[in-house]
Amino acid sequence: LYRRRTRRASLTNLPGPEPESFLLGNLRQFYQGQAGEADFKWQASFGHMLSIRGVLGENCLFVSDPKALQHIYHSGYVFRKHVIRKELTRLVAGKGIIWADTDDHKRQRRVILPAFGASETKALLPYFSEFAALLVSKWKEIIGVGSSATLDMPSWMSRTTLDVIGQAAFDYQFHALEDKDSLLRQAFVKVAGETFGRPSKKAIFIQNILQYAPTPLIVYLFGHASAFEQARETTRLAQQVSRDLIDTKSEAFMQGAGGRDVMSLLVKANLKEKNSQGLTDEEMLAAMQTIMGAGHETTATTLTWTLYELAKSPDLQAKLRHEVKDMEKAIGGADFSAANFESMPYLQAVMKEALRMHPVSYYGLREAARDDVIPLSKPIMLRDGSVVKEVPVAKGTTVYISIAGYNRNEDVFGKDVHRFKPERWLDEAVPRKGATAVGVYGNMMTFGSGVRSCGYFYRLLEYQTILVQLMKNFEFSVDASIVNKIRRDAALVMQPIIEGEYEKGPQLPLRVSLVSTD
Ligand code: HEM
Repeated sequence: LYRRRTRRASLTNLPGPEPESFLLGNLRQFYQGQAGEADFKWQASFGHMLSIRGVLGENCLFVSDPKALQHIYHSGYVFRKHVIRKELTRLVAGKGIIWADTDDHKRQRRVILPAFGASETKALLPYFSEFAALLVSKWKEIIGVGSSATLDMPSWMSRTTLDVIGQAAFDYQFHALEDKDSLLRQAFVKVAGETFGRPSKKAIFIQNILQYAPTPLIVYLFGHASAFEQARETTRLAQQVSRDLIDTKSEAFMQGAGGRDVMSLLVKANLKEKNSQGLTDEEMLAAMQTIMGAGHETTATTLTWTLYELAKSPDLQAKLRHEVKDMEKAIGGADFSAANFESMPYLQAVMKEALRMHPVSYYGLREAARDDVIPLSKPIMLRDGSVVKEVPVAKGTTVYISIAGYNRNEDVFGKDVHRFKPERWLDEAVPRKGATAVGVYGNMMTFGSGVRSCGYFYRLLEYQTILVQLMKNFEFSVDASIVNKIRRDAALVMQPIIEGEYEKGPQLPLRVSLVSTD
């Protein structure tokens, strides 16, 4: 412990906030505040490369500098997943692609990612449209003619995207929109908040001090601690559904048959690989669990935040609806294609702005697998007054990646970064020419970067299909009293909650009315 702590001494000279205590350093501010809250404050005071304190005075890097991020994410596995983050992901997604590192990770990615390619995803568009249309008809039933209703967005969006992922990935009907709400969806809804949201000081200390323990002990403790019971229950339910699916479809799977669904493509890809290069049964189960979990709450939450921003800005909403209506006329009322979406600049700008402002996965946690030197976009002044253009890090250094913070870096995204302003993507030519290439989409970090980045094409097409259907049919508004109470809950993923109603889980009620037909 002493050796690990002193090896990180090079960071003490970096600018950064004073620790609140020796035991917790700055971690209470980071883990107990809203998502991005500490990041924005620290960046305003200390810039984009700083040092914060972890437990027992540990020096950690806190990064939102573009060049530093590019280096970290494009150095293969030099900045590997931090042991604590890795073992937490094992709890909710098994020993799958999100957990694996180096060669195991490469192998799993080679089998899984092709199933989410552009042409594979385009074949799934009819499913996206089908469930978007079902959502519209459900809301029309509730609203009735000429009136409006207050609807809770996280619940509706997550039921829609769960139905989509069921059909698109597994050729399986969850019937979540049909009110046959499953135990599995309820578990998915609860898992982030109950497992990771609002940790007590004691929980922050224990989770972080465990990095010094041997991995088998961490695995044992995470596997038995009562705080993680909801995560274990979600895993049990997801694995049960996955096993049932494998049983009922195994015949077709074994013959490499099946439909256009992601799982069939994945099984076919797996059969093609030589034995040692394919997925084991355990990894296949983990892949299903990952796709089920990562595959619906993320997109649902992004849609929720988008609708919230549009509800707060009726003029932006009207502009988007205008573009949607024009396109609808231009294609004679046919279903929108991927090419139609791509030729709608305001839709693209709204989508990018929502992804920039509200990255569901708002931070990453990595550790240096060896000593390294991280380059910076701009020189920084150290506490002793010297100026440096790079920062040496020792093996074992904990690195906080501020995704929320990088997405609001003015050098990359222009002025007013804390404002929802889709126009920046149109008029201000953001991201700036010559900006360091960091993220895979719009140069944002929302989908990560490098060897672990998210295959985003599927997410964007599903998102656009649902958003366009909703804009065509409904107008959204939000009560001022709600706006004041909405919080971006920091629960490993960023969820909307209402202040004072934390125990109810994610909520964001919007007033929904039918679009006038004039
Ligand atoms: C708006 C929606 C989404 C966002 C913002 C998002 C964000 C991310 C981010 C930031 C990462 C990188 C994590 C890291 O660096 O360790 C990631 C990885 C991943 N995402 Fe997504 N995601 C979204 C939707 C989805 C969907 C719909 C699926 C599946 C259907 C999915 C599957 C995955 C997988 C499998 C990985 C792991 C890749 C790897 O480790 O190689 N994501 N996602």
